[in-house]
Amino acid sequence: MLPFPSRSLVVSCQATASSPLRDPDPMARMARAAEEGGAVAIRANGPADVAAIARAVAIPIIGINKTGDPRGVYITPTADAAGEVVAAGARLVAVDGTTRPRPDGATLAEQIARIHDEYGVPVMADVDHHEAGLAAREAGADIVATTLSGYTGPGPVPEGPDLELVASLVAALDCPVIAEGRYWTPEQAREAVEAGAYAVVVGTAITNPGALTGRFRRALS
Ligand SMILES: CC(=O)N[C@H](C=O)[C@@H](O)[C@H](O)[C@H](O)COP(=O)(O)O
Repeated sequence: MLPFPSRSLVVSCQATASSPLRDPDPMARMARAAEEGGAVAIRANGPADVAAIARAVAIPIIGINKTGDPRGVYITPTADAAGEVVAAGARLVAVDGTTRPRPDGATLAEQIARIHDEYGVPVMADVDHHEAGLAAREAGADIVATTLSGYTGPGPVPEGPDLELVASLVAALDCPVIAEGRYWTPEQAREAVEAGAYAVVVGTAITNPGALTGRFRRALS
């Protein structure tokens, strides 16, 4: 059902508003480099980046559309936001799959149903907890991803990935589980597929040279 094989790598090509790489062309070049390196799909944010990347690569794009307040539901918070990235060339859409209230008052099930009916693409639910993963699947998600683990609580964001959440979702769900969030090393990515993840999405560790530079700098101070 997914347009890429299991045990494979998806590369997230995103840049924040303040990044020198914040432009569709650098993101498209990143995506081409990732494709050359063997990525099976690209995760990308916003219609402009998705359109540029779709022109640059042959592999499918998981589109997201970050809108609104990053402290709340902001990864593709509405069906309309999903439609914009599908129109730009995304073959799948990832949406916030947490149980937090959505900005337009829709339920996750309503959002997913509209995406299926109106745009005809599979939906990946980015969740933060085990229960949210179960609820997202119940709500119709085709894929569940661990993307938001560590980002919705009051505490600091952990350093490493949430492999326990990968394993618990794999054990409980009848759909592909994608590991995403703070995968820094190939070993961690392999652990995720060994825990049953269908694929691993890596962003910062491959496509964010500013963050990588900071990591090395901090290690030296
Ligand atoms: C929490 C949130 O907003 N995550 C975003 C989701 O698209 C991106 O900022 C991440 O870079 C992406 O999930 C990949 O993760 P990492 O960059 O850790 O490999």
